Amino acid sequence: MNSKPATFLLQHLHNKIGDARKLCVAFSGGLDSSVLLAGLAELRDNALPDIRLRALHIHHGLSRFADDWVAHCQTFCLQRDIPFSVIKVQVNAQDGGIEAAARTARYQAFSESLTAGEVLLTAQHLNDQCETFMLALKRGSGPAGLSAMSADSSAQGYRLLRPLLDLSRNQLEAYATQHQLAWIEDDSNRDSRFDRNFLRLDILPDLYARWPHFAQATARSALLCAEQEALLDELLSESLKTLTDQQGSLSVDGLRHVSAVRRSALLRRWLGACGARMPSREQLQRIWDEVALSREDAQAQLVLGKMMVRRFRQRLYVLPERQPLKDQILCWDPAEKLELPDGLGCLIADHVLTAQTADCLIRQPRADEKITVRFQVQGIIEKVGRDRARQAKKLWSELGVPPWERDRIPLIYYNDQLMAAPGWFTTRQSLTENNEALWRIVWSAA
Ligand SMILES: Nc1ncnc2c1ncn2[C@@H]1O[C@H](COP(=O)(O)OP(=O)(O)OP(=O)(O)O)[C@@H](O)[C@H]1O
Repeated sequence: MNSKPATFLLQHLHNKIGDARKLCVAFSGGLDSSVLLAGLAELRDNALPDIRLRALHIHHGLSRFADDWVAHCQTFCLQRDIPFSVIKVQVNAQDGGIEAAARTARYQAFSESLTAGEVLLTAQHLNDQCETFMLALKRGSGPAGLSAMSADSSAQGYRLLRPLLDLSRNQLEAYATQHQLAWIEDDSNRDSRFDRNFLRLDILPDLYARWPHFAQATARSALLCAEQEALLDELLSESLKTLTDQQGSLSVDGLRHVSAVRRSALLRRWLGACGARMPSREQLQRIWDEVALSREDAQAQLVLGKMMVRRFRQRLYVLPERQPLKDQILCWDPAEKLELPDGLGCLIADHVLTAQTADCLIRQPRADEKITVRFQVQGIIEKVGRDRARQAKKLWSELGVPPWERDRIPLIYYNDQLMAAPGWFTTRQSLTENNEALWRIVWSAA
């Protein structure tokens, strides 16, 4: 092999990373990420000394060889003076299959490990892109799914580059051979029960043999789909902004008077922006028919992965799916601060209480009991009447609390009156002074 592939690869990497300089390579130890990492180290050593390069390996704990892979990756990095770290993750295989669960755990670990301004680089190549496209085709995806992988994207607060996306596996192999790279062959890659492996091992070789440019052709189709999607994003962004409020809910009325195709495109973009999984065509129709257009008093909802779509007062909401808590009493040791759930803030006692008062928090205070409590969160403390159920209903309605939130917001008894814990809604009256009282915190039963 001559020196062409190496020079070509370095030039290619140089172009693809642009002005990114803090680089974290997702390093599995396989051929692709080994070429990426070795190529970037070469670039750093010969052309771009200001590159700050590191490698991150995720230990999924799924293969009996996992520890050997870590050792291999460590040596690989040591030889090239690349800082190396490993993160062990728990893979929950019930979460949509082992492949998907490993991927979720991996990307979670990446996002937690990246530092400010650091760019993540993964090593997918042209043949991976072709497989991703074919898998989307098999699922019956629309243009968004058929766009396959993007070479440069941003999600969850970091930038992800895939600099090898338009190079073939053969080109990477040529570099690896020339540089005598050693890499890991994951035994699970030979298992055709996995859809991607089935395509890679049993189907695509015939297509590549018949049509040598098949991978490039599918990658071009993917790019064209991505361009169409980007154009639609641009054209719909103004409307979407108008229909969405500060809490991120979407106006049902605003969607009634637009064409069905426009409505679907708007709904998809809104769901995407809320971090929900992309719905199928049928699910999207159900969101409109069964949730958006449901009777005013109906409590319709549609579950999408770990999220659900609900309607309240002519607006659609995307919410994390969660278990309602009924009539739960939060126990508070006033020597500690009490973290209210769902990010509502915390309660802090001004001074440490005696044991006698500390354990009496789930009943009304005796007349002679006095403690000082400082309420640390900004928000409303709304006073209502004495009958708890009626009060709660009135309170929720006045505050515009959707039904699904009602059993989530702590109610607080203060001076024998019921209040909603602050934080969830906008401030009407914030309690900033110290109050003498004993606090009892309960979850209301909706
Ligand atoms: N164990 C790992 N540790 C660090 N990075 C990894 C690991 N496994 C995979 N990667 C990174 O992810 C890239 C894609 O890997 P692979 O094709 O196996 O995953 P996938 O799930 O099929 O793809 P994707 O992550 O794009 O969904 C690799 O090139 C590598 O950069």
